[in-house]
Amino acid sequence: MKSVLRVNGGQPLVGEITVRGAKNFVSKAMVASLLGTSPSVMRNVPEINDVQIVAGLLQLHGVAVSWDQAAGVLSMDPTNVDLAGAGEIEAHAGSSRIPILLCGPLLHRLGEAYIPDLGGCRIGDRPINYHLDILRKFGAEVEKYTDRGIQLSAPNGLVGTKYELNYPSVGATEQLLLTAVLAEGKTELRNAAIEPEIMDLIAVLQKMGALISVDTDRVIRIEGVEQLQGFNHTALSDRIESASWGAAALATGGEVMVRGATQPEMMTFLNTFRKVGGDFDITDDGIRFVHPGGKLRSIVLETDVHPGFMTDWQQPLVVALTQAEGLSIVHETVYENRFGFTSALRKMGAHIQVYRECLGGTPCRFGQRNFYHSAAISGPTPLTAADIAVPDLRGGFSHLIAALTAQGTSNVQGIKIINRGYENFLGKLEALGADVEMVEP
Ligand SMILES: CC(=O)N[C@H]1[C@@H](OP(=O)(O)OP(=O)(O)OC[C@H]2O[C@@H](n3ccc(=O)[nH]c3=O)[C@H](O)[C@@H]2O)O[C@H](CO)[C@@H](O)[C@@H]1O
Ligand SMILES: C=C(OP(=O)(O)O)C(=O)O
Repeated sequence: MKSVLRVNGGQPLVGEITVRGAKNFVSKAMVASLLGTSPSVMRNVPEINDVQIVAGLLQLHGVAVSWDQAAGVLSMDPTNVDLAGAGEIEAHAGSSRIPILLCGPLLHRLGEAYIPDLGGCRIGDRPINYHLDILRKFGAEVEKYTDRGIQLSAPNGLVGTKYELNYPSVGATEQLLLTAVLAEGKTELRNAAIEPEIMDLIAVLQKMGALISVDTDRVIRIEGVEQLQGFNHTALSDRIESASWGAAALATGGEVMVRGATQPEMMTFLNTFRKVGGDFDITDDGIRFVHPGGKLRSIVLETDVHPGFMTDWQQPLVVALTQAEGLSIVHETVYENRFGFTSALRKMGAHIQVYRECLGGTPCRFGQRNFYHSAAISGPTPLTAADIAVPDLRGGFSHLIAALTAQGTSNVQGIKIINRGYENFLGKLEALGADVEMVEP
């Protein structure tokens, strides 16, 4: 089987591609469809594996799903929601992080829930203590917790609560929203995450009939309602995929028009892109990312929750920073272990050193805990081709960018992982003039 991507690098990426709905929104809105008493329709849905995985999970629970992949239209009818068999659930163990978000909706609909053990990128420990804490505060009980799955029940229903997150976790905020909207009474969340994908999920829930207010200082208030209907919604664009193509344009010295990319959700990325020396042009159709020629500049960067520089942009941008003049510092404050991908870049000639200290200014949660969560990148360094293996979704895309930047022929293994979040990335690479080919291992 042809499972290795052969990349003949050293050519700038030039051309146009289209980005559709956000992986980190579409999958959550699919879960929200479980809360409705009537069918939901979502548009601008990308053809990525995570959507396939969540569609499979919904179908296991009796949701009738139909997906016109070319049109990007996904219809979900939750009229006959039912419990799935344990064996079928466990077969999904390790597939994605979304199953934990099924808990609230399934507990509302069925009084019990069984979800598979979670997957997702291994970029840190990724505990689910906030999720379980929140569910318990609503009145749920954890019946069984094994390495195959988690079983919960809500014998007395779910009742609104007050909760304050220690850290503004995206998933935990979504957990609370998806549980509170149908819980009895009011819920208040403090220190909530306010990522654009969460705002779009709130928009979906409002369309369904929920009462949610987003107040200042990361406070979200929800008044539970008795019933929700289906929704009709067009997903917001994938700002991580757009930024990844922008970083690829910069690293390879090219010019990529990303149709569908939107400015408001990308302002922080665009500021950084400009500081590094990249140029961009924003139109009604998308954003054109340009390497304007000349030298790129080194920067000091910290990842953070929204509206900060998002952690998922970090890995692709680091490849571009290997081509910048001087010493760049990147402090990863969201995940404790998100620099594993840099070992392949070092193999290709990049000068990257990782540190346990909080470089760059703000002390973070990981400073005293021995995690290599800061990186110093000195450049510019020409990259040379190598045989590399994809470690995770964004790290994998970064490896691709590095292989495209490098002189010579690289062989990239494990590229299937990239399909989890990048729609038709091989087709897009070819459209941008990349010399790539799937070959036997
Ligand atoms: C499917 C999806 O949307 N994934 C995104 C989501 O992941 P996800 O929702 O998993 O990320 P979180 O925002 O929850 O994680 C942020 C931090 O909180 C910690 N934490 C989280 C939950 C918990 O119960 N306990 C705990 O300690 C995590 O270990 C991490 O250090 O937001 C991340 C931050 O923008 C993105 O990188 C991921 O792409
Ligand atoms: C970390 C990511 O995703 P997930 O939470 O699905 O692992 C990502 O999209 O970069």
